[in-house]
Amino acid sequence: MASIQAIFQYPSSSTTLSIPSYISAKPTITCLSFSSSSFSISSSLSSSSITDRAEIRIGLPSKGRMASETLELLKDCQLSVRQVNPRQYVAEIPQLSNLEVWFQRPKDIVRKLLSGDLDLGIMGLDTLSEFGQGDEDLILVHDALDYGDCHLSIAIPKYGIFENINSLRELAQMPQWTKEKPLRVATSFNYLGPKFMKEKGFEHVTFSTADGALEAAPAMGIADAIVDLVSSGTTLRENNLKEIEGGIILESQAVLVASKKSLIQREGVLDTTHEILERLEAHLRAVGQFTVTANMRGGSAEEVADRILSQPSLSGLQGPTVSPVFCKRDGKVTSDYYAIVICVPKRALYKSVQQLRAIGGSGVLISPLTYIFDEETPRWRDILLTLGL
Ligand SMILES: Nc1ncnc2c1ncn2[C@@H]1O[C@H](COP(=O)(O)OP(=O)(O)OP(=O)(O)O)[C@@H](O)[C@H]1O
Ligand SMILES: O=P(O)(O)OC[C@H]1O[C@H](OP(=O)(O)OP(=O)(O)O)[C@H](O)[C@@H]1O
Ligand SMILES: [Mg+2]
Repeated sequence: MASIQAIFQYPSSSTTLSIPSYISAKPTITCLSFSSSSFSISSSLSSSSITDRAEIRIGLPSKGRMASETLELLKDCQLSVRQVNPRQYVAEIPQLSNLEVWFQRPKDIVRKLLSGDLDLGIMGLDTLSEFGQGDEDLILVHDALDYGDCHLSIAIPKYGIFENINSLRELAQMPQWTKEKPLRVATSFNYLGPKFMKEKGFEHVTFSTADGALEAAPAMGIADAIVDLVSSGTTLRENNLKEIEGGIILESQAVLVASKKSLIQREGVLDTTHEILERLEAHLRAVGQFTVTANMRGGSAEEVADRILSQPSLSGLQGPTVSPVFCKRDGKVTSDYYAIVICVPKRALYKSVQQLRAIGGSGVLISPLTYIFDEETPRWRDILLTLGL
């Protein structure tokens, strides 16, 4: 089967750093397009004219560690993706009419947002930053979807000449790096890696590229350092590599991105994006919280509220809800008890229960929260501002 491989090459004439001038420039991604009788090469994917289609398209990771968690998150937001067959690359979200789901590799989602073939997409911030290269057409709709956590970092061997090197500054100051013998860095982050090293003042650096198992490069003698993603740190440890102070290039997690052109020009994209954002925020806000209900004896609702608010872990999202519990005594309707409802962060649950008991709470019930819809989200206001709407 034919395969197309991308090769990134730095100017071959120079061995010394050689951070190419295009690093800070706009991406120029070469695109091969085929028809039955010919193929042509267009110089850039970021032409991004709004193509003539009626459907809105969202790109989701087709495989790898982001794929299943993306589907789970959407399901938790009542936006289940209906996929007839796992090998089929197009699907739908019945809750959102006129939306097509396209399964793609994360980097291709970024490319297709830039080319106008997708309107929305989910990927890691690392992939967005590497392949989007700061393009203004890419609007970060939600920057913290709470999965896919990792960071992009420089790592060096624990042994040999690096044994006592523990910071980026020390690495940069090593006398070993010269014009003739620069620091050799292996990475698949061919944009972010060189950009970072340039910003940090490294003078003598060269980069080589590889797509996987980068951690082997130093031991094989191919590179002195690597720039790669780290989450648990196991792969680095198992390969005798270490991170160094100041060496983190980017903290990453899953994000939702939209094309600015689509938001402005394609009918329905703005509304669909707003709905997806609202559902995501409502779910993600709720994930960390429990609803706590309890009964409490008291003279009045105010007096009970006062007691609750005197406890630091019981103030809830917007203060407690306190409602009288009515009963009939001697033919008269009275309320000696009050039902209280508060939301508490999961991590503060046990402390909250203790504090409730301390002020006379009984019959404490805990239930998970599904959604918290607040007022219009700051994220949405920021997007409208960016779009000038
Ligand atoms: N330990 C990790 N290593 C790599 N990526 C991680 C890690 N933890 C979270 N991620 C996130 O997962 C994303 C996708 O990683 P994954 O390796 O599954 O796919 P890929 O790199 O696009 O595919 P492939 O490895 O086949 O080229 C990364 O861009 C990153 O945002
Ligand atoms: O800190 P850790 O939890 O050990 O994870 C980091 C490793 O995971 C990723 O590789 P991946 O599994 O995607 O394999 P690949 O190199 O073939 O992409 C990444 O490139 C690191 O090698
Ligand atoms: Mg990978």
